[in-house]
Amino acid sequence: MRDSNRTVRWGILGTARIAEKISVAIHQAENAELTCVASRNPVKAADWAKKHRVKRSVGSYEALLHDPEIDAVYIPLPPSLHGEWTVRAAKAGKHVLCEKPLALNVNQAREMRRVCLENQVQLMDGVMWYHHPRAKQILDLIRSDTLGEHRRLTSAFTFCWETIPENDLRLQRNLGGGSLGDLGWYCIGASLWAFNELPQKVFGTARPYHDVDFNFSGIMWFSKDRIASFDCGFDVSMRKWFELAGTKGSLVCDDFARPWENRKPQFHVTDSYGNSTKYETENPLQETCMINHFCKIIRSGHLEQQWPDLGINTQRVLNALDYSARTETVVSLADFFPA
Ligand SMILES: NC(=O)C1=CN([C@@H]2O[C@H](COP(=O)(O)OP(=O)(O)OC[C@H]3O[C@@H](n4cnc5c(N)ncnc54)[C@H](OP(=O)(O)O)[C@@H]3O)[C@@H](O)[C@H]2O)C=CC1
Ligand SMILES: O=C1CO[C@H](CO)[C@@H](O)[C@@H]1O
Repeated sequence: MRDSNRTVRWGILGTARIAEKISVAIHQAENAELTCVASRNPVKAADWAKKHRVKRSVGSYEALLHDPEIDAVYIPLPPSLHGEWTVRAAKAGKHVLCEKPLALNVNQAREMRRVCLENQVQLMDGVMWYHHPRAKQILDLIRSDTLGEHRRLTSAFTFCWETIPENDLRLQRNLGGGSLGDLGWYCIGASLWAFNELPQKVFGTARPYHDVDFNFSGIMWFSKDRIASFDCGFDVSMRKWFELAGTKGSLVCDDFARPWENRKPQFHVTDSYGNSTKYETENPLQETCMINHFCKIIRSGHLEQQWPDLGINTQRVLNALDYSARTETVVSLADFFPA
């Protein structure tokens, strides 16, 4: 039933670290309720529910999907489980906000989209910055003529572990780990978002750690002489920026993936003569912006296909880059993953 004010009831699958931030966002969001958390361990689920003010808890993910009160689930499980639990949630009639990387491969991501559409539920990946008001401000500017013709998008998302956490999912290939999926997902997504199309070909190179990539550098060739390049990894200090350079000027956002906490979100545009303009935006929690947006979609009754489409395109480019790094070849998107 469509009702512009109705409360959207959320369930969370797994007591992941990132779920703590999302629990805060659901509590902050308009007309949203954090109804249930599920863990493989019922005691862990109950403790987590108490700590994060969740109405109830259950000792299995399946049990949460049977809860008729739940409208939407947030899936912050290891990437290897995203496909299975998205499909099961969609078949149970739940809208799905699934963490990135969306899937392990393009076919799996496409199947997730297909089942969600068939069951008329929204699918979206958990990239928060797209929903922050700054993203709209940047997009308006780059769709205007301010930067001239776009030429280069350069981005980075890195952080540095002091001690390598051997058990972290990011370092487990069987859980879908690796820096490209964990951090490169944001850089690829930003490139597709800004250029509004898929690259024609890509090249990637990685430094392996056991059987995952510890860092990754990629280059993507787009139409109209546009190139995007990025680096990501677990061995360089925190960087989360992009620059979009055009014939008339360049735009730099030095914290696109998650705003620095010690100042207002901002970005700069500099022209060829060194004149720089600083743009500042309001500062809501980007997690809350994403939850509010997702709830609005549910209340409206109109699914937004642009989100699963962006997720699948990001997955296509990611898998092509990964293949390129493994084979040391330039990979054409059309040959590798026909649309
Ligand atoms: N959008 C963003 O800003 C961020 C996104 N992420 C993404 O969120 C997801 C989770 O990351 P993170 O919070 O670091 O994950 P954690 O390792 O903290 O948590 C993952 C959870 O998954 C559940 N789980 C189920 N099966 C397994 C398994 N075989 N091994 C390990 N855990 C399992 C566990 O819950 P339980 O034991 O309760 O069942 C566990 O708590 C990833 O996809 C990651 O990329 C992460 C950080 C930020
Ligand atoms: O998605 C993510 C956002 O940022 C983190 C780093 O701070 C990542 O490790 C994480 O998986």
